[in-house]
Amino acid sequence: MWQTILVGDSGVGKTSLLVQFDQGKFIPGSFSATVGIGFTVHKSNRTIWDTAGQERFRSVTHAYYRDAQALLLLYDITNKSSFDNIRAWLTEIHEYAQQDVVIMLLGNKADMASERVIRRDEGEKLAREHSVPFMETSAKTGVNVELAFTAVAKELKHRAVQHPNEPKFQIHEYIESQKEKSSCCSYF
Ligand SMILES: Nc1nc2c(ncn2[C@@H]2O[C@H](COP(=O)(O)OP(=O)(O)OP(=O)(O)O)[C@@H](O)[C@H]2O)c(=O)[nH]1
Repeated sequence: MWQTILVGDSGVGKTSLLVQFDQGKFIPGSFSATVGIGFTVHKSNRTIWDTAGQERFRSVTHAYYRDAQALLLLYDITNKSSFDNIRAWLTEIHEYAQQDVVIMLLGNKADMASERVIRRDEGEKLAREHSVPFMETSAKTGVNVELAFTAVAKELKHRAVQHPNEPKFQIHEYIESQKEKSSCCSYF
């Protein structure tokens, strides 16, 4: 059983992303901050946990880091401080999570083009600095949501069944080939 958790500042869209992935819908204006550990989704051999972004619940969420094989780390492209805090989140992840945890950086709310304050290349640069895959998502329109979860699942699966002579699964290449190109230009 794989465990994936969603982390990032309060309000970046973790709950919304998980609802979109699980139910294929977006409930607008329904912001109620998650308390501790939020709802969980069980899909085939995976459990995905939503966590609270608020500082006061940090000790609760740390306890879940240890058991997670994958972490989706979100910021909000319309909120600079959520982006600036990514470095602190990564420090925390390296402190509490397993050493070989799969981390994916997501710039969420990509549909909010007119309110964007973080360019896509800034997200890409930060991801490169930390050697983690990156994509922009929208929990509202669903852009790249399925892909974010699928790419992580594939990486975990390949790690588990990797044969010595097989070429290694390249998560970056997979993402690049699968990214929703049709929506790229209006959003990104
Ligand atoms: N336009 C737009 N709004 C979004 C998107 N994702 C989330 N929102 C909105 O942003 C607000 C916060 O979303 P949540 O999913 O509750 O955020 P969270 O990260 O789970 O917050 P905490 O539970 O406090 O950690 C809500 O009003 C959502 O409707 C998105 O992709 N696009």
